Amino acid sequence: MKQIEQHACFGGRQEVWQHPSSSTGTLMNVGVYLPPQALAGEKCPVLYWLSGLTCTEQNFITKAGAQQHAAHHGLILVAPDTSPRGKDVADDEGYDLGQGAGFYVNATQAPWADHYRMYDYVVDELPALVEAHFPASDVRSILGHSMGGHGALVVALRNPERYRSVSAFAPIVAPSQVPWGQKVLGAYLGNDPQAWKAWDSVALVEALAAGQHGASIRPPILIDQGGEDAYLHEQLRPELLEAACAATRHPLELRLQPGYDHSYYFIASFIGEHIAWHAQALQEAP
Ligand SMILES: N[C@@H](CCC(=O)N[C@@H](CS)C(=O)NCC(=O)O)C(=O)O
Repeated sequence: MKQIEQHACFGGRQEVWQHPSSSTGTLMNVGVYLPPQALAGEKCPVLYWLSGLTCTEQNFITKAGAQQHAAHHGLILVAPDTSPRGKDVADDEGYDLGQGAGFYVNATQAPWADHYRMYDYVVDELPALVEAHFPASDVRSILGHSMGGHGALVVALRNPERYRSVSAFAPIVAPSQVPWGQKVLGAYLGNDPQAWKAWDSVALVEALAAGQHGASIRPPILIDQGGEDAYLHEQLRPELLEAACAATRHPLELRLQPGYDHSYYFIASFIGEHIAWHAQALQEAP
């Protein structure tokens, strides 16, 4: 692990680290915010943030204004890059495929399968690294934005025993049914839509209710969606998740926020409420 940035922030420290990843076979950057409680030697719970299309680890740490809330609640914030990167890593001209658009899946198709293993990275490698190198407990929650909202939902729904709570801003909830998802899942996983189901939150909520993962825990979901988001009706379609959760009685709070768009101004407006909501789940006795 090599530290590449360090800034005092709200009594804690915003850091950026770079490390070789065994999941992606590349160097990965990750933002880590240590609250004052962690600097004082306390083991703190960890909230993982997954960013959207075109983002690196920088967007969230510089634009969301999350650090003050993490400092208040004593949470570590971990925000990784959104894909493997490098001149030897496959890429595409489109902003919505390849570098900056890992979609938090494990790719099975050439030329992507060599490095695009962001699911393994986020679920296994990153928590192990964080819990070994920082004053972090193994109590975790996860949230994200857009493609990262999709990632957070998929990760929590597939591993309900590993995350206390999951929330999202403007998530892609049904990639199998929208253009962004169909393009990318087709490329990373091949053209059989059956293979996409394990990466689709609507399908996963239904599978969880049918007991297909052998898990009885159903992580509560909080979603904020801007009413003026340009991607709302074509790519995000939160009503599909709302219907799946209603049909299966999965706990979901979906809040439509009139006037807000898809940007980090929207995220900054509600990040404090999301962090407070996660803090409650993270600080409950197990
Ligand atoms: N049309 C946009 C799509 C990308 C986009 O809206 N990305 C969102 C996540 S899906 C984002 O967070 N962008 C970076 C930022 O606002 O800092 C582009 O070409 O850049």
